[in-house]
Amino acid sequence: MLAELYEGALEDAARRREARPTAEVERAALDRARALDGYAALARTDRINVIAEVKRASPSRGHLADIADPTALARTYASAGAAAISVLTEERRFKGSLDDLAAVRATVDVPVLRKEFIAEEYQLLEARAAGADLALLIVAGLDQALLERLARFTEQLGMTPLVEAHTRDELLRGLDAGARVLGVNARDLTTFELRPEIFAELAPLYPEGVVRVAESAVLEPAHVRRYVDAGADAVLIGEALVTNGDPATTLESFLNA
Ligand SMILES: O=P(O)(O)OC[C@@H](O)[C@@H](O)c1c[nH]c2ccccc12
Repeated sequence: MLAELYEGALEDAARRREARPTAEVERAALDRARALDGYAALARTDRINVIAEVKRASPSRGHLADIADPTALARTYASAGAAAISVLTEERRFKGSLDDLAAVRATVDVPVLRKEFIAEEYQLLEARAAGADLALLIVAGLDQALLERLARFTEQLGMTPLVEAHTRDELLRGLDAGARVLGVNARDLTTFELRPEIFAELAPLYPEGVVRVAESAVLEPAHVRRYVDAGADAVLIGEALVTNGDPATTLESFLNA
């Protein structure tokens, strides 16, 4: 499944590149105001740093929410106290878009993450051109040389890579690639299985100074508490925020966990 997601994302990127060649996107990326500091936002120790996600659907859960106006949702997240906002831009299975990201960026003043299956520089240029401050790099989808190259390029563009691991080996590879913000995703993207305990298992491997992000599997405040007690600096939450009726109330309950 992961390979299929990357293939689709790269096909879609190739299609966009036909319309908007690399040089043009690069110019747009360099013309952007400097990216916001995603590391600083997620390293804060005076609160629970929630990365709130704009998520319409997923391959494992199917349709989640319509979200006609991602900017309204993003504004709600930001005013409820989200540290950052994640925007799915994958079109096929997650029903997102780069337009969603650009619109969110224009609406809020917290850092914005491009949530995508990124495997080439063009996608990072697009991310910055749309205003992303952080970009997701999934260790399981990239060989080490490519992971390192993309992490470096992300930083060169002024963005912060959020490097995602599912296993001990992947976490160590992420650290080797120089990740300063490193996530452990409780959902294994190859099997879609949820393993909420994996963050606590891997948290002791983080060196000082690397931001610990716990991703997925938060359905109630107790799950946020469990991640924070296990050492999470930040928690990435999608489904629960878009399916529980009022996102502001739900997010506030997580921030007060
Ligand atoms: O909806 P959840 O279980 O709260 O999960 C959010 C986020 O962690 C999840 O969307 C995610 C984490 N890593 C990913 C990589 C690609 C797509 C999606 C993801």
